[in-house]
Amino acid sequence: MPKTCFILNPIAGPSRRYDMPALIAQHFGALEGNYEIRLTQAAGHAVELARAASAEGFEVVAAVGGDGTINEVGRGLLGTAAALGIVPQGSGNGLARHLKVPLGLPAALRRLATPDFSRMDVGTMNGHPFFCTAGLGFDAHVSQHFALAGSRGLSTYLRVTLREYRRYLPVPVRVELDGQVEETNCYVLAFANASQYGNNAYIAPLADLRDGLLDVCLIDALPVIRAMKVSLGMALGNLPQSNAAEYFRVARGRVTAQAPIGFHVDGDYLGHDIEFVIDLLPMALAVAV
Ligand SMILES: Nc1ncnc2c1ncn2[C@@H]1O[C@H](COP(=O)(O)OP(=O)(O)OP(=O)(O)O)[C@@H](O)[C@H]1O
Repeated sequence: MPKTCFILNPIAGPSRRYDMPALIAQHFGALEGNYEIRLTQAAGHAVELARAASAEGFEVVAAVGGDGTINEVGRGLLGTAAALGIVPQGSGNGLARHLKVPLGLPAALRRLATPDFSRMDVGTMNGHPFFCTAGLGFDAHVSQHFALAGSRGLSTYLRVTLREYRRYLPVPVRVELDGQVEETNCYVLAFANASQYGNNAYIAPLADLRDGLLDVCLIDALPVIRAMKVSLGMALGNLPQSNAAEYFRVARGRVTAQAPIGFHVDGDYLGHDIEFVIDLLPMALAVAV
């Protein structure tokens, strides 16, 4: 069993049904004194906690939460010797699902007790690291409004998505992908390191965490029939085979928008901007899953 520090986000995911410390003790009890649980106190805190845990010599620093918590822990671990572990406790759990981490808690903890160590690519958008997906447009707009909704969970997410769909307009953009230039509209421009947003919504089902490339999904407009095709394609994992979205596979990108456009990394809305630089750090993060 590697020396493991659990970083627990108490607000991630649906309501908590488990006594997490007791459950962790059940599986890591043999490691008495060799594992620790630390709770985040605010957004951003997990970055510091992860960096400190690595400096203290923990071999695995496990994010107990969803993709936002993983993003913070992963950022704290970049450039350190510790590996990212995952105990899926988020609403969507995109990276955990991609990596086939068991979603049930006992199974996830059992797996984390004897993990396989490997490495994965890390994307950056305007310098912000992302591990699962980042994007501009409607998905970021939904993240922004979801954060303001006052409640979390899948039903809130779907309600916000439907409401904002009626209001959202695409923005004209100039997209440069590995030197190829396209003038288009951006309804959604997603950069996927992993295959899904979470909840098995496959925005880029062929994305590979270890290929040194990002899968790019461009949707320039989303009238109702196409929205239905996109939703179905994401659910079935065959969006690239439909004619509802364009796909590219690149190491870097640059986007210039004609008006400020919202962006997210790993599902967290970060703001609006007009210039975006997207890059990839090959195999930059150690993972223990
Ligand atoms: N103690 C805390 N209080 C308030 N917010 C926190 C705290 N700790 C972490 N956060 C923030 O909670 C947000 C949501 O966490 P996370 O993304 O892990 O859960 P989720 O949104 O339910 O799951 P997913 O991203 O998989 O859908 C993160 O953006 C993180 O910054």
